Amino acid sequence: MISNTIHNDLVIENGIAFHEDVMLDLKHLKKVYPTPKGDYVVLEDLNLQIMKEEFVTIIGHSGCGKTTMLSMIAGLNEISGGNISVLGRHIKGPGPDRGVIFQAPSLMPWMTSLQNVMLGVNQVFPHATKSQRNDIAKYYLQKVGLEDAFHKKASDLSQGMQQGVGIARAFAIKPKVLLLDEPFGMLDSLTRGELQDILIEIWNKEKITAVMITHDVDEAIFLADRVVMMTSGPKAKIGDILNIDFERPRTRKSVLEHDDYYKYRKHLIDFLEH
Ligand SMILES: Nc1ncnc2c1ncn2[C@@H]1O[C@H](COP(=O)(O)OP(=O)(O)OP(=O)(O)O)[C@@H](O)[C@H]1O
Repeated sequence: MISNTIHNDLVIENGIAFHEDVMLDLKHLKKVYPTPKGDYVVLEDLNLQIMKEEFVTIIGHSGCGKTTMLSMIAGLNEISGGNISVLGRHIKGPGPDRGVIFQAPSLMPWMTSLQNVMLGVNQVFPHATKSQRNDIAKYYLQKVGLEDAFHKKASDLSQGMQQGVGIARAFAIKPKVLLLDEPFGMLDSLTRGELQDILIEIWNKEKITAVMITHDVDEAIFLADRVVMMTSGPKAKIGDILNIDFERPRTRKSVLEHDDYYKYRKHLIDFLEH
């Protein structure tokens, strides 16, 4: 049976119907930055659909426009052409349906971990009681292994712990889409691995959609259902998409030992080298 909801969310374009399984839809997206030498067209005619509960990683050469695309999805960067919709609705700016995790966690350094997470929770759940909001913030801090650091000032935490607070803060506002811009780029490989595992565990439990930029091909494969490859700018667009068919839950060992691993890796590296 087709429910009314599906009917309402049905979009017909060029005779093709898209329904509510599509979480994010980027259509003919364009971004132009004005520069002293004239307009610089970073993205042009970029089209991408991301499904509900999908984990998509984005790779591409430095400067091709990955952050530009992500910040436009976040509603933090104006769209020059085309449109972006979340569950069929065009975005008009930032909103609690999209959580963002940046490379640097940008916490309030004088506030504790708990206070930092509470900042977002208070905004998104103003009608919950103080104790309910506290519980939400503590739950996610605990999920990232920071149960002993609720009352530690952000400036006293290691980089990995600070990024953990950033992850807790993003999940605590219960977004539909999580946008991650190289969140582990500044971390050592051990901490990086730990936070990747935590991220996947919470993502899997919360059933949200994740879009993550990374420069690390192995990270891109390990985390993703699909790896999206962007062409080099100017006028960057989606160059190729690789489906990663490994079962979940995944372990690094099982991924590395899988027959397809080197095939996937080669595909991505070939794309980046040409
Ligand atoms: N506000 C701006 N004004 C003018 N040009 C900009 C602006 N922001 C970014 N750019 C340029 O747009 C291009 C894309 O930048 P962007 O940061 O989106 O790329 P990226 O793929 O995320 O790069 P990296 O992988 O190095 O983080 C670059 O050439 C950059 O210099």
